[in-house]
Amino acid sequence: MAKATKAAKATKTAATTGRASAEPDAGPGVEPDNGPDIDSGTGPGSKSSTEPSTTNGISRRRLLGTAGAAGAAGLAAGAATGAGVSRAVESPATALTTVGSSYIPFEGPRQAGIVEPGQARGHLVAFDLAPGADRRAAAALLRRWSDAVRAMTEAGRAGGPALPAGYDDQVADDAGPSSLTVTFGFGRSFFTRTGLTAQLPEALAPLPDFPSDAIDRRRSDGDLWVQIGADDALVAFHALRVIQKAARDTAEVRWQMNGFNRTPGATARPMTARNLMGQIDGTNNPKPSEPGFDAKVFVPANGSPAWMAGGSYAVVRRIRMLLDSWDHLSVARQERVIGRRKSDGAPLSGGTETTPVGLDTFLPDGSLAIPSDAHVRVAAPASNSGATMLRRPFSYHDGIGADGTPDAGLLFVAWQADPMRGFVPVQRKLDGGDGLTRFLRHETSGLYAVPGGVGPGEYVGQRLLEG
Ligand SMILES: C=CC1=C(C)c2cc3[nH]c(cc4nc(cc5[nH]c(cc1n2)c(C)c5CCC(=O)O)C(CCC(=O)O)=C4C)c(C)c3C=C
Ligand SMILES: [Fe+2]
Repeated sequence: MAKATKAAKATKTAATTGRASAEPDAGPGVEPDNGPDIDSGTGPGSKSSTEPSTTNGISRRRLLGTAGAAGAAGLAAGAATGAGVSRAVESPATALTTVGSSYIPFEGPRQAGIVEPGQARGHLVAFDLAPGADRRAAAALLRRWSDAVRAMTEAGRAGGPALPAGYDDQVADDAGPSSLTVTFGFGRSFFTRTGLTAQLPEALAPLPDFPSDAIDRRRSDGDLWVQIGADDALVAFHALRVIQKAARDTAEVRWQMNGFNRTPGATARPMTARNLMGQIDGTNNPKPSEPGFDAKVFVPANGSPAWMAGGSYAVVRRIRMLLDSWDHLSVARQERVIGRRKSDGAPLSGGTETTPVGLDTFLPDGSLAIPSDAHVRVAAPASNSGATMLRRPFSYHDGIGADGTPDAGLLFVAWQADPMRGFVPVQRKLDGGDGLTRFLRHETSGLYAVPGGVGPGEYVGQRLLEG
Protein backbone atom coordinates (compact mmCIF):
# COMPACT_ATOMS: atom_id res chain seq x y z
CA MET A 1 0.00 0.00 0.00
CA ALA A 2 0.96 3.62 -0.34
CA LYS A 3 1.35 3.78 3.42
CA ALA A 4 4.23 1.33 3.31
CA THR A 5 5.86 3.09 0.38
CA LYS A 6 5.71 6.44 2.08
CA ALA A 7 6.91 5.01 5.32
CA ALA A 8 9.89 3.46 3.59
CA LYS A 9 10.88 6.83 2.20
CA ALA A 10 10.79 8.42 5.60
CA THR A 11 13.27 8.05 8.40
CA LYS A 12 11.88 5.58 10.89
CA THR A 13 12.11 6.04 14.57
CA ALA A 14 10.23 5.10 17.72
CA ALA A 15 8.09 7.22 19.95
CA THR A 16 6.45 6.11 23.16
CA THR A 17 2.75 5.37 23.26
CA GLY A 18 1.24 8.08 24.60
CA ARG A 19 1.61 5.02 28.11
CA ALA A 20 -7.36 -6.79 49.21
CA SER A 21 -8.94 -6.12 51.79
CA ALA A 22 -10.84 -3.36 50.13
CA GLU A 23 -10.15 -0.56 52.51
CA PRO A 24 -13.26 1.61 52.43
CA ASP A 25 -12.33 4.81 50.64
CA ALA A 26 -13.83 8.19 50.99
CA GLY A 27 -16.29 9.06 48.25
CA PRO A 28 -17.58 12.43 47.28
CA GLY A 29 -18.81 14.40 50.23
CA VAL A 30 -16.67 12.68 52.88
CA GLU A 31 -14.27 14.45 55.16
CA PRO A 32 -10.94 15.30 53.54
CA ASP A 33 -8.05 13.20 54.71
CA ASN A 34 -5.47 15.24 52.84
CA GLY A 35 -5.38 18.55 52.17
CA PRO A 36 -12.79 27.61 1.05
CA ASP A 37 -15.11 26.49 -1.09
CA ILE A 38 -14.31 22.85 -1.38
CA ASP A 39 -15.77 21.36 -4.49
CA SER A 40 -17.98 18.33 -4.27
CA GLY A 41 -16.30 15.27 -5.74
CA THR A 42 -13.48 17.21 -7.30
CA GLY A 43 -11.21 17.75 -4.34
CA PRO A 44 -7.54 17.32 -5.02
CA GLY A 45 -5.99 13.89 -4.92
CA SER A 46 -2.78 13.32 -3.03
CA LYS A 47 -0.55 13.53 -6.05
CA SER A 48 -2.35 16.11 -8.16
CA SER A 49 -0.88 19.33 -6.81
CA THR A 50 2.54 20.47 -7.84
CA GLU A 51 3.75 23.69 -6.26
CA PRO A 52 3.91 24.49 -2.56
CA SER A 53 1.60 27.17 -1.23
CA THR A 54 3.44 30.23 0.00
CA THR A 55 2.87 32.73 2.77
CA ASN A 56 4.57 36.07 2.28
CA GLY A 57 6.68 34.35 -0.31
CA ILE A 58 7.88 31.65 2.03
CA SER A 59 6.91 28.08 1.28
CA ARG A 60 5.11 26.30 4.12
CA ARG A 61 7.30 23.27 3.66
CA ARG A 62 10.57 25.26 3.73
CA LEU A 63 9.76 26.36 7.24
CA LEU A 64 9.75 22.87 8.73
CA GLY A 65 12.16 21.88 11.41
CA THR A 66 12.85 25.24 12.97
CA ALA A 67 11.59 24.83 16.52
CA GLY A 68 13.19 23.87 19.83
CA ALA A 69 15.49 21.04 20.70
CA ALA A 70 13.31 19.21 23.21
CA GLY A 71 11.61 17.09 20.58
CA ALA A 72 14.88 15.85 19.20
CA ALA A 73 16.08 14.92 22.67
CA GLY A 74 12.89 13.05 23.37
CA LEU A 75 13.08 11.30 20.06
CA ALA A 76 16.62 10.14 20.64
CA ALA A 77 15.63 8.78 24.03
CA GLY A 78 12.67 7.04 22.45
CA ALA A 79 14.86 5.38 19.89
CA ALA A 80 17.29 4.32 22.60
CA THR A 81 14.64 2.65 24.72
CA GLY A 82 12.87 1.27 21.70
CA ALA A 83 9.65 1.85 23.58
CA GLY A 84 6.24 2.22 22.03
CA VAL A 85 4.80 2.22 18.56
CA SER A 86 7.08 3.01 15.67
CA ARG A 87 5.98 5.68 13.26
CA ALA A 88 7.43 7.33 10.23
CA VAL A 89 9.12 10.65 10.79
CA GLU A 90 10.83 12.84 8.26
CA SER A 91 14.11 14.43 9.23
CA PRO A 92 14.97 17.51 7.23
CA ALA A 93 18.65 18.30 7.51
CA THR A 94 18.09 21.42 9.57
CA ALA A 95 15.47 20.03 11.93
CA LEU A 96 15.86 20.79 15.60
CA THR A 97 12.62 19.08 16.48
CA THR A 98 10.46 16.40 14.96
CA VAL A 99 7.14 17.56 16.36
CA GLY A 100 6.15 19.53 13.27
CA SER A 101 7.66 17.19 10.72
CA SER A 102 6.19 13.97 12.13
CA TYR A 103 4.01 12.53 9.42
CA ILE A 104 1.36 9.84 9.57
CA PRO A 105 0.14 8.75 6.13
CA PHE A 106 -3.58 8.98 5.45
CA GLU A 107 -3.53 6.03 3.08
CA GLY A 108 -3.02 2.48 4.28
CA PRO A 109 -4.88 -0.74 5.09
CA ARG A 110 -6.20 0.85 8.29
CA GLN A 111 -7.31 4.35 9.05
CA ALA A 112 -4.76 6.47 10.84
CA GLY A 113 -5.51 7.67 14.36
CA ILE A 114 -6.06 4.29 15.98
CA VAL A 115 -2.70 2.73 16.83
CA GLU A 116 -0.52 5.84 16.73
CA PRO A 117 0.22 7.60 20.01
CA GLY A 118 -2.50 10.07 21.00
CA GLN A 119 -1.63 13.57 19.77
CA ALA A 120 -1.32 16.70 21.87
CA ARG A 121 -4.57 18.11 20.51
CA GLY A 122 -7.79 16.36 19.54
CA HIS A 123 -11.23 17.28 18.25
CA LEU A 124 -14.07 14.78 18.27
CA VAL A 125 -17.04 15.83 16.13
CA ALA A 126 -20.29 14.09 15.25
CA PHE A 127 -22.42 15.10 12.28
CA ASP A 128 -26.00 14.33 11.34
CA LEU A 129 -26.93 14.16 7.69
CA ALA A 130 -29.01 17.12 6.60
CA PRO A 131 -32.67 16.53 5.76
CA GLY A 132 -32.80 15.08 2.26
CA ALA A 133 -29.17 14.03 2.16
CA ASP A 134 -29.18 10.51 0.78
CA ARG A 135 -26.61 7.79 0.19
CA ARG A 136 -25.29 9.55 -2.90
CA ALA A 137 -24.80 12.80 -1.02
CA ALA A 138 -23.14 10.90 1.81
CA ALA A 139 -20.75 9.25 -0.65
CA ALA A 140 -19.84 12.63 -2.14
CA LEU A 141 -19.20 13.97 1.36
CA LEU A 142 -16.93 11.07 2.29
CA ARG A 143 -15.01 11.66 -0.93
CA ARG A 144 -14.67 15.37 -0.20
CA TRP A 145 -13.53 14.63 3.34
CA SER A 146 -11.05 11.96 2.25
CA ASP A 147 -9.56 14.16 -0.45
CA ALA A 148 -9.25 17.03 2.00
CA VAL A 149 -7.49 14.91 4.60
CA ARG A 150 -5.18 13.42 2.00
CA ALA A 151 -4.23 16.94 0.92
CA MET A 152 -3.81 18.23 4.47
CA THR A 153 -1.60 15.37 5.64
CA GLU A 154 0.60 15.70 2.56
CA ALA A 155 0.82 19.49 2.59
CA GLY A 156 3.69 20.87 4.57
CA ARG A 157 5.84 17.76 4.27
CA ALA A 158 9.34 18.43 3.11
CA GLY A 159 9.07 17.79 -0.60
CA GLY A 160 5.33 17.27 -0.34
CA PRO A 161 2.66 18.91 -2.49
CA ALA A 162 1.11 22.26 -1.74
CA LEU A 163 -2.19 22.64 0.02
CA PRO A 164 -4.65 23.51 -2.75
CA ALA A 165 -6.11 26.99 -2.55
CA GLY A 166 -9.61 25.77 -1.75
CA TYR A 167 -8.44 24.22 1.51
CA ASP A 168 -6.14 26.96 2.64
CA ASP A 169 -7.28 29.57 5.15
CA GLN A 170 -3.60 29.84 6.13
CA VAL A 171 -4.27 28.81 9.74
CA ALA A 172 -1.84 25.90 9.43
CA ASP A 173 0.69 27.78 7.35
CA ASP A 174 4.29 27.47 8.57
CA ALA A 175 3.56 24.17 10.31
CA GLY A 176 4.48 20.70 9.15
CA PRO A 177 2.06 17.76 9.21
CA SER A 178 2.46 17.56 13.00
CA SER A 179 1.22 13.96 13.13
CA LEU A 180 -2.19 15.01 11.81
CA THR A 181 -4.68 12.18 11.59
CA VAL A 182 -8.37 12.34 10.72
CA THR A 183 -10.44 9.21 11.31
CA PHE A 184 -14.01 8.66 10.10
CA GLY A 185 -16.77 6.45 11.49
CA PHE A 186 -20.46 5.68 10.95
CA GLY A 187 -23.07 5.72 13.69
CA ARG A 188 -26.01 3.33 13.70
CA SER A 189 -28.43 6.03 12.52
CA PHE A 190 -26.35 6.51 9.34
CA PHE A 191 -27.60 3.21 7.99
CA THR A 192 -31.29 4.02 8.33
CA ARG A 193 -30.77 7.54 6.99
CA THR A 194 -29.09 6.22 3.85
CA GLY A 195 -31.14 3.06 3.28
CA LEU A 196 -28.15 0.87 4.01
CA THR A 197 -29.71 -1.19 6.81
CA ALA A 198 -28.71 -4.44 5.05
CA GLN A 199 -25.09 -3.40 5.67
CA LEU A 200 -25.59 -2.51 9.35
CA PRO A 201 -22.99 -4.39 11.40
CA GLU A 202 -24.29 -6.53 14.26
CA ALA A 203 -21.51 -5.08 16.35
CA LEU A 204 -23.12 -1.65 16.04
CA ALA A 205 -26.03 -2.69 18.30
CA PRO A 206 -26.82 0.12 20.76
CA LEU A 207 -24.68 0.10 23.87
CA PRO A 208 -26.65 -1.00 26.93
CA ASP A 209 -27.59 1.50 29.61
CA PHE A 210 -25.21 1.23 32.53
CA PRO A 211 -26.73 1.97 35.96
CA SER A 212 -24.41 4.86 36.83
CA ASP A 213 -24.67 6.54 33.41
CA ALA A 214 -25.81 10.16 33.21
CA ILE A 215 -25.93 10.40 29.43
CA ASP A 216 -26.85 13.58 27.59
CA ARG A 217 -28.37 12.20 24.40
CA ARG A 218 -27.94 15.48 22.48
CA ARG A 219 -24.20 15.18 22.86
CA SER A 220 -24.17 11.47 22.06
CA ASP A 221 -24.37 9.24 18.95
CA GLY A 222 -24.66 10.92 15.50
CA ASP A 223 -24.75 9.69 11.90
CA LEU A 224 -21.05 10.34 11.28
CA TRP A 225 -18.12 10.67 13.64
CA VAL A 226 -14.77 12.35 12.97
CA GLN A 227 -11.72 12.18 15.20
CA ILE A 228 -9.00 14.74 14.49
CA GLY A 229 -5.60 14.59 16.19
CA ALA A 230 -2.44 16.65 15.70
CA ASP A 231 0.54 17.66 17.78
CA ASP A 232 -0.07 21.31 16.90
CA ALA A 233 -3.26 23.13 17.94
CA LEU A 234 -3.43 25.21 14.76
CA VAL A 235 -2.99 22.18 12.51
CA ALA A 236 -5.78 20.42 14.39
CA PHE A 237 -8.08 23.46 14.23
CA HIS A 238 -7.37 23.91 10.54
CA ALA A 239 -8.34 20.30 9.87
CA LEU A 240 -11.51 20.77 11.90
CA ARG A 241 -12.50 23.86 9.89
CA VAL A 242 -11.81 22.15 6.60
CA ILE A 243 -13.89 19.14 7.63
CA GLN A 244 -16.76 21.35 8.80
CA LYS A 245 -16.68 23.50 5.67
CA ALA A 246 -16.59 20.45 3.43
CA ALA A 247 -19.73 19.13 5.16
CA ARG A 248 -21.60 22.14 3.75
CA ASP A 249 -25.23 21.32 3.01
CA THR A 250 -24.82 17.58 3.43
CA ALA A 251 -24.27 17.26 7.17
CA GLU A 252 -24.43 19.48 10.22
CA VAL A 253 -22.48 19.31 13.43
CA ARG A 254 -24.38 17.43 16.15
CA TRP A 255 -21.75 17.85 18.84
CA GLN A 256 -18.07 18.70 19.16
CA MET A 257 -15.60 18.01 21.95
CA ASN A 258 -12.06 19.30 22.22
CA GLY A 259 -9.27 17.47 23.99
CA PHE A 260 -5.57 17.38 24.61
CA ASN A 261 -2.68 15.24 25.73
CA ARG A 262 0.83 16.00 26.81
CA THR A 263 2.91 17.66 24.11
CA PRO A 264 5.64 15.44 22.64
CA GLY A 265 9.00 16.57 23.95
CA ALA A 266 7.57 17.99 27.18
CA THR A 267 9.20 15.21 29.19
CA ALA A 268 12.90 14.44 29.31
CA ARG A 269 12.19 11.04 27.81
CA PRO A 270 9.09 9.61 26.16
CA MET A 271 6.66 8.54 28.90
CA THR A 272 3.11 7.29 29.16
CA ALA A 273 0.84 10.33 29.49
CA ARG A 274 -0.96 11.36 32.67
CA ASN A 275 -4.67 12.09 32.88
CA LEU A 276 -6.28 14.96 34.79
CA MET A 277 -6.39 12.91 37.99
CA GLY A 278 -2.61 12.80 37.71
CA GLN A 279 -2.34 9.09 37.02
CA ILE A 280 -0.11 7.53 34.42
CA ASP A 281 -2.78 6.23 32.07
CA GLY A 282 -2.30 3.83 29.18
CA THR A 283 0.34 1.48 30.54
CA ASN A 284 -1.51 -1.78 30.12
CA ASN A 285 -2.89 -1.08 26.70
CA PRO A 286 -2.45 -3.93 24.24
CA LYS A 287 0.65 -3.26 22.10
CA PRO A 288 0.70 -3.60 18.30
CA SER A 289 3.82 -5.76 18.65
CA GLU A 290 2.00 -8.33 20.82
CA PRO A 291 0.55 -11.49 19.30
CA GLY A 292 -3.21 -11.24 18.90
CA PHE A 293 -3.25 -7.43 18.87
CA ASP A 294 -4.89 -7.17 15.46
CA ALA A 295 -7.59 -9.68 16.32
CA LYS A 296 -8.49 -7.68 19.42
CA VAL A 297 -8.62 -4.29 17.73
CA PHE A 298 -9.43 -4.80 14.05
CA VAL A 299 -12.10 -6.65 12.09
CA PRO A 300 -10.36 -9.47 10.21
CA ALA A 301 -10.11 -9.63 6.41
CA ASN A 302 -12.88 -12.24 6.32
CA GLY A 303 -14.97 -10.40 8.93
CA SER A 304 -18.60 -9.41 8.60
CA PRO A 305 -19.90 -7.27 7.07
CA ALA A 306 -17.25 -7.42 4.36
CA TRP A 307 -16.98 -3.63 4.06
CA MET A 308 -15.68 -3.50 7.67
CA ALA A 309 -12.59 -5.64 6.91
CA GLY A 310 -9.61 -3.89 8.45
CA GLY A 311 -11.93 -1.60 10.37
CA SER A 312 -12.56 -1.19 14.08
CA TYR A 313 -15.31 -0.04 16.46
CA ALA A 314 -14.84 3.10 18.49
CA VAL A 315 -16.63 3.61 21.79
CA VAL A 316 -16.57 7.30 22.70
CA ARG A 317 -17.55 8.44 26.20
CA ARG A 318 -17.13 11.86 27.71
CA ILE A 319 -16.29 10.92 31.29
CA ARG A 320 -16.34 13.78 33.74
CA MET A 321 -13.92 13.46 36.62
CA LEU A 322 -15.26 14.62 39.98
CA LEU A 323 -11.93 16.26 40.65
CA ASP A 324 -12.83 18.18 43.79
CA SER A 325 -13.87 14.93 45.48
CA TRP A 326 -10.89 13.05 44.11
CA ASP A 327 -8.47 15.69 45.36
CA HIS A 328 -9.71 15.14 48.91
CA LEU A 329 -8.25 11.64 48.96
CA SER A 330 -4.72 11.08 50.16
CA VAL A 331 -2.32 9.87 47.51
CA ALA A 332 -2.20 6.50 49.26
CA ARG A 333 -5.97 6.17 48.92
CA GLN A 334 -5.93 7.35 45.32
CA GLU A 335 -3.37 4.65 44.60
CA ARG A 336 -5.58 1.98 46.14
CA VAL A 337 -8.53 3.15 44.04
CA ILE A 338 -6.48 2.56 40.90
CA GLY A 339 -4.14 -0.24 42.04
CA ARG A 340 -1.02 1.56 40.85
CA ARG A 341 1.41 4.07 42.31
CA LYS A 342 0.76 7.64 41.30
CA SER A 343 4.39 8.69 41.06
CA ASP A 344 5.56 6.14 38.52
CA GLY A 345 2.56 3.97 37.62
CA ALA A 346 4.02 0.82 39.19
CA PRO A 347 1.41 -1.74 40.28
CA LEU A 348 0.86 -1.93 44.06
CA SER A 349 1.93 -5.57 43.78
CA GLY A 350 5.49 -4.33 43.15
CA GLY A 351 8.01 -3.62 40.40
CA THR A 352 8.03 -0.79 37.90
CA GLU A 353 5.41 0.66 35.54
CA THR A 354 5.80 -2.18 33.07
CA THR A 355 5.84 -5.03 35.60
CA PRO A 356 2.78 -7.25 35.09
CA VAL A 357 0.05 -6.52 37.62
CA GLY A 358 0.09 -9.17 40.39
CA LEU A 359 -3.61 -9.75 40.94
CA ASP A 360 -2.77 -12.68 43.27
CA THR A 361 -0.11 -10.89 45.32
CA PHE A 362 -0.80 -10.55 49.04
CA LEU A 363 0.65 -8.15 51.56
CA PRO A 364 2.24 -9.44 54.78
CA ASP A 365 -1.02 -8.71 56.63
CA GLY A 366 -2.81 -11.13 54.31
CA SER A 367 -4.68 -8.49 52.31
CA LEU A 368 -4.58 -8.23 48.54
CA ALA A 369 -1.88 -5.86 47.27
CA ILE A 370 -4.31 -4.73 44.54
CA PRO A 371 -7.62 -4.17 46.37
CA SER A 372 -10.66 -6.10 45.24
CA ASP A 373 -12.31 -2.94 43.88
CA ALA A 374 -9.15 -1.40 42.39
CA HIS A 375 -9.75 -0.11 38.87
CA VAL A 376 -6.97 -2.16 37.25
CA ARG A 377 -8.24 -5.36 38.85
CA VAL A 378 -11.85 -4.86 37.81
CA ALA A 379 -10.92 -3.68 34.28
CA ALA A 380 -8.23 -6.30 33.59
CA PRO A 381 -8.83 -8.82 30.80
CA ALA A 382 -8.24 -11.55 33.42
CA SER A 383 -11.33 -10.34 35.28
CA ASN A 384 -13.43 -10.10 32.12
CA SER A 385 -12.98 -13.39 30.25
CA GLY A 386 -10.21 -11.81 28.18
CA ALA A 387 -12.21 -8.75 27.05
CA THR A 388 -9.74 -6.17 25.73
CA MET A 389 -9.75 -2.77 24.09
CA LEU A 390 -7.19 -0.22 22.97
CA ARG A 391 -7.71 2.99 24.97
CA ARG A 392 -6.70 6.17 23.15
CA PRO A 393 -8.23 9.06 25.07
CA PHE A 394 -7.86 12.81 25.13
CA SER A 395 -8.26 14.87 28.29
CA TYR A 396 -10.75 17.73 28.20
CA HIS A 397 -11.34 20.85 30.24
CA ASP A 398 -14.28 23.13 29.52
CA GLY A 399 -14.05 25.52 32.46
CA ILE A 400 -16.23 25.32 35.55
CA GLY A 401 -19.59 23.56 35.35
CA ALA A 402 -22.94 24.81 36.65
CA ASP A 403 -22.23 23.01 39.93
CA GLY A 404 -19.08 25.07 40.45
CA THR A 405 -16.67 22.18 39.91
CA PRO A 406 -14.30 21.65 36.99
CA ASP A 407 -15.98 20.43 33.81
CA ALA A 408 -12.98 18.26 33.07
CA GLY A 409 -12.18 14.64 32.49
CA LEU A 410 -11.50 12.16 29.78
CA LEU A 411 -12.74 11.92 26.20
CA PHE A 412 -12.47 8.16 26.46
CA VAL A 413 -12.01 6.51 23.06
CA ALA A 414 -11.77 2.71 23.09
CA TRP A 415 -11.02 0.67 19.96
CA GLN A 416 -11.94 -2.96 19.51
CA ALA A 417 -12.89 -5.53 16.90
CA ASP A 418 -16.21 -6.06 18.67
CA PRO A 419 -17.60 -3.92 21.51
CA MET A 420 -19.27 -7.02 23.01
CA ARG A 421 -15.79 -8.46 23.53
CA GLY A 422 -14.27 -5.15 24.56
CA PHE A 423 -15.94 -2.14 26.15
CA VAL A 424 -19.37 -3.57 27.06
CA PRO A 425 -18.42 -6.41 29.45
CA VAL A 426 -15.66 -4.33 31.04
CA GLN A 427 -17.90 -1.32 31.62
CA ARG A 428 -20.61 -3.61 33.06
CA LYS A 429 -18.09 -4.87 35.59
CA LEU A 430 -16.66 -1.42 36.33
CA ASP A 431 -20.11 0.06 36.83
CA GLY A 432 -20.85 -2.33 39.65
CA GLY A 433 -17.51 -2.91 41.31
CA ASP A 434 -14.91 -0.28 40.50
CA GLY A 435 -13.75 2.01 43.30
CA LEU A 436 -13.11 4.72 40.69
CA THR A 437 -16.76 4.87 39.59
CA ARG A 438 -17.77 7.17 42.45
CA PHE A 439 -15.31 9.79 41.15
CA LEU A 440 -16.58 9.66 37.53
CA ARG A 441 -19.68 10.55 35.57
CA HIS A 442 -20.25 9.18 32.07
CA GLU A 443 -21.99 12.13 30.44
CA THR A 444 -22.08 11.23 26.74
CA SER A 445 -21.81 8.06 24.70
CA GLY A 446 -21.29 6.99 21.12
CA LEU A 447 -20.45 3.85 19.17
CA TYR A 448 -19.12 4.07 15.63
CA ALA A 449 -18.14 1.62 12.89
CA VAL A 450 -14.79 2.83 11.59
CA PRO A 451 -14.06 1.21 8.23
CA GLY A 452 -10.62 0.16 7.03
CA GLY A 453 -8.21 2.52 5.33
CA VAL A 454 -7.94 3.67 1.75
CA GLY A 455 -5.60 3.28 -1.19
CA PRO A 456 -4.69 6.00 -3.69
CA GLY A 457 -7.77 7.68 -5.12
CA GLU A 458 -10.18 5.90 -2.77
CA TYR A 459 -12.36 7.46 -0.10
CA VAL A 460 -13.18 6.19 3.36
CA GLY A 461 -16.34 4.08 3.37
CA GLN A 462 -16.30 3.54 -0.39
CA ARG A 463 -16.87 -0.19 -0.01
CA LEU A 464 -19.99 0.51 2.06
CA LEU A 465 -21.35 3.32 -0.06
CA GLU A 466 -20.65 1.78 -3.44
CA GLY A 467 -20.85 -1.91 -2.47
C1 LIG B 1 -14.72 0.36 30.11
C2 LIG B 1 -13.44 0.56 30.14
C3 LIG B 1 -12.73 1.61 30.91
C4 LIG B 1 -13.15 2.86 31.30
C5 LIG B 1 -14.49 3.52 31.06
C6 LIG B 1 -12.06 3.46 31.99
C7 LIG B 1 -12.06 4.74 32.53
C8 LIG B 1 -10.99 5.33 33.18
N1 LIG B 1 -9.77 4.78 33.49
C9 LIG B 1 -8.98 5.67 34.15
C10 LIG B 1 -7.67 5.49 34.61
C11 LIG B 1 -6.91 4.32 34.45
N2 LIG B 1 -7.29 3.18 33.81
C12 LIG B 1 -6.27 2.27 33.87
C13 LIG B 1 -6.28 0.99 33.35
C14 LIG B 1 -7.32 0.43 32.62
N3 LIG B 1 -8.56 0.97 32.37
C15 LIG B 1 -9.31 0.12 31.60
C16 LIG B 1 -10.61 0.30 31.14
C17 LIG B 1 -11.38 1.45 31.37
N4 LIG B 1 -11.03 2.58 31.99
C18 LIG B 1 -8.49 -1.01 31.34
C19 LIG B 1 -8.91 -2.20 30.49
C20 LIG B 1 -7.28 -0.82 31.98
C21 LIG B 1 -6.11 -1.79 31.99
C22 LIG B 1 -6.29 -2.80 33.10
C23 LIG B 1 -5.14 -3.78 33.12
O1 LIG B 1 -5.18 -4.73 32.31
O2 LIG B 1 -4.21 -3.61 33.88
C24 LIG B 1 -5.18 2.85 34.59
C25 LIG B 1 -3.85 2.18 34.92
C26 LIG B 1 -2.81 2.35 33.88
C27 LIG B 1 -3.10 1.64 32.59
O3 LIG B 1 -2.91 0.44 32.47
O4 LIG B 1 -3.54 2.33 31.67
C28 LIG B 1 -5.57 4.13 34.93
C29 LIG B 1 -4.76 5.15 35.71
C30 LIG B 1 -9.73 6.86 34.25
C31 LIG B 1 -9.23 8.11 34.93
C32 LIG B 1 -10.97 6.65 33.67
C33 LIG B 1 -12.10 7.57 33.47
C34 LIG B 1 -12.04 8.87 33.47
FE1 LIG C 1 -9.23 2.82 33.07
